[in-house]
Amino acid sequence: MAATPRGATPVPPDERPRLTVLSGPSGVGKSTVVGHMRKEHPEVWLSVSATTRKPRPGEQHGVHYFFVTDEEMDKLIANGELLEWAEFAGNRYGTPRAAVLEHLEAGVPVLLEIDLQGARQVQESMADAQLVFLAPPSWEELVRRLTGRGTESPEVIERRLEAARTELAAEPEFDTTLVNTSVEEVARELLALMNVV
Ligand SMILES: Nc1ncnc2c1ncn2[C@@H]1O[C@H](COP(=O)(O)OP(=O)(O)OP(=O)(O)O)[C@@H](O)[C@H]1O
Ligand SMILES: Nc1nc2c(ncn2[C@@H]2O[C@H](COP(=O)(O)O)[C@@H](O)[C@H]2O)c(=O)[nH]1
Repeated sequence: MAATPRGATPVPPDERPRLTVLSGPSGVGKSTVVGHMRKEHPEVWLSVSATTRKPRPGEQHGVHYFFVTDEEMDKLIANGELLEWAEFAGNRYGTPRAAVLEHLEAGVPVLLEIDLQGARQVQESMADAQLVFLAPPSWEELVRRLTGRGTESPEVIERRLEAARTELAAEPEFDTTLVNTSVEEVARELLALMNVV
C-alpha cells in the first residue's frame, strides 16, 4: 500500500527505534505539529492510514490517507493487514501493518498519528511503543481550533467534541503529554522523544 524500504538491510532488533504513537483529540493540532516536524526532518516516517472518510479539499490518496470504500476496509481488516483500526465519528481508520514493520526493521523512526482506541491497540500489540498524548491548552481553545479549521459540519464537530471528552480523560494512559501551545516547541519535543535530535 505504501512506498517501503524493501531491500534495506535490517538493523538488529535492539538497535531499532521505538514506534511512536501521537494521539489526542480531533483539532488539537496533531497534523500541524507533524507537518512542521517533517518539513525539517523528513527522515521521520509517518504511516499513511486507510480510511473510509471522504477526502477534504486538497487531500491526496496515498499522501494524506488511502481513501478506501467500506468493502475495501472490510477486506483489510479480515486479511489482518491492519496493525490497528477504529471507528471514529462515523468513519473507519486503520494503520497498514506491513509498512510500519518494514520501516522499523530498517531502523527508520516511525510515527503513527491515530486516535485513542488505536493507541490502546498498539499498546497491547507492541509493548515497546511509546505513547504521546497531545493536549490542548484549554477546552475553549480546542473548540476554537476544531471549529476554525472549517472542514467539518456542525454535526460532525459535535461528534468529535463528544469523543474529545473521552480522549482527554484517558491522558494518564500515555507515557508522555505535550501541550500544544506552540507548534514549533511541541515539534521539537516530539523529535527529542523520538531520539531524532
Ligand atoms: N499551536 C497552535 N496554535 C494555534 N492553532 C493551532 C495550533 N496547532 C494547530 N492549530 C490549528 O488548529 C487546527 C486543527 O489542527 P490539526 O488539523 O492539525 O488538528 P488534528 O489534531 O490533526 O485534527 P484531527 O484529529 O481532526 O485530524 C488547524 O486549523 C491548525 O492550524
Ligand atoms: N485508530 C486510528 N485513528 C486514526 C488513523 N488515522 C487517523 N486517525 C485518527 O482519526 C481521527 C480523525 O481524523 P481526520 O483526519 O478525519 O480528522 C484523528 O484523531 C486521527 O488521528 C488510524 O489509522 N487509526
